Amino acid sequence: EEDTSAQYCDKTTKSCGNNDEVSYGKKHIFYDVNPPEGFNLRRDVYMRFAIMLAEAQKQGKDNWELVLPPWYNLYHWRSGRRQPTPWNKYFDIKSLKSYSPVVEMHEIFSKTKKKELEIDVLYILENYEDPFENGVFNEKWHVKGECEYDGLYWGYNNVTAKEVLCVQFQGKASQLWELIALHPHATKLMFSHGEIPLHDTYGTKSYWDCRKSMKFNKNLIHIAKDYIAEYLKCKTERCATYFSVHWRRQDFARSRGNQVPSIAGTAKQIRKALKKLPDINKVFIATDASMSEINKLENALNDYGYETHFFLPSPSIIEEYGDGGIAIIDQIISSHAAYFIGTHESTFTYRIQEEREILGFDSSTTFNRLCPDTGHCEKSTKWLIVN
Ligand SMILES: C[C@@H]1O[C@H](OP(=O)(O)OP(=O)(O)OC[C@H]2O[C@@H](n3cnc4c(=O)[nH]c(N)nc43)[C@H](O)[C@@H]2O)[C@@H](O)[C@H](O)[C@@H]1O
Repeated sequence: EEDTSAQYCDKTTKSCGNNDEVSYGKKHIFYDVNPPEGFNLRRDVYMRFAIMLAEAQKQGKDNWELVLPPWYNLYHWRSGRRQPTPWNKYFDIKSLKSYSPVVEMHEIFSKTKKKELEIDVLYILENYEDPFENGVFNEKWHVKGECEYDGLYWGYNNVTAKEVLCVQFQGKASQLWELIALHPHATKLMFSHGEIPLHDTYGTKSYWDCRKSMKFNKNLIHIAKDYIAEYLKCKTERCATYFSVHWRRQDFARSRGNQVPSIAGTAKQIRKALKKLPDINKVFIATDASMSEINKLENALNDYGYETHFFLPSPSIIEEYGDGGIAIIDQIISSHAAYFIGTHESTFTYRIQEEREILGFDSSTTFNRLCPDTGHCEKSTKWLIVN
């Protein structure tokens, strides 16, 4: 007898079922990232996977979706939210979906109506001990065999894996399809250490198309724009009223002391750059510095006669968005400034530079860096937009 509530029937076995997983009909790729990696490197890892899926879709692989790995337990995020956080807290999911077939983790649970998730195959990626065997970097992979996963499944305790394989891997993200092909019947595959596969092509049109789709959550944009209008007196996309700096401290100041300037050195460099912009006297500082460092820099800049601004979140913003949201607000405010100086080799700075490329600023106002007090200072690499 036909079950009318069933969502699909099978002709051969003459059985009908409510297996939502089958009716949903998609195959899913999950990934996680090495726990100590920060937010802005993770955004880059996302792009490698999103481009991999978008390119495959163009070639007819249209039943695959990338599951957005919830944000959980990030090393640098100590205040606010502690639960696994979905991507819509920080990004505009509709915009991400316009570029690549992505879904939130909670969508998987709601669409399949399951309380538990079992991954068919989990590949734990590892680097080769010597990436340059005989002096050459070849793309390659090697399945070492079964092993144990000691990760956190993004903070969920209802996720497990049927089969866990350790795989040495070096090369581009698209090469992961070769691993996926080893298990043609698997519908849920996961890659642990998603930071190991590289971009297929860095800085190309696909890269920028994907990057442009990474729009922020609208509420965060509103908060940043209200702040810019109120304190930095600008209501346009490319502001002429203020100067911005990404002043990375914390672990950078501790372990890269010879690459980052002292507080007095930072103030001097800001003054030097501002001398060339006589119409601007407002400075916005995005930073992870401690309050005492912030006060010292503010005093030094005030002594030079500049009006100095820092975004200080209200407790309700901290509660709602946590450190990740505040970091994004700082990035948005920095992106719209007439002129920007960043921190050398910080992915936080790189993402601001990309945003400014998208906004159409002249690159001379973007690819500038704070130099160490020694004055020894390589120029910033310019990653210009490709439309
Ligand atoms: C040394 C390396 O540094 C890498 O950091 P790097 O590229 O700067 O870039 P992120 O990984 O984004 O920086 C780490 C975190 O520090 C906070 N942070 C840094 N700068 C700011 C800022 O201006 N404003 C606010 N609100 N928060 C900031 C923020 O929580 C961010 O997610 C790390 O990803 C690596 O794991 C490693 O630690």
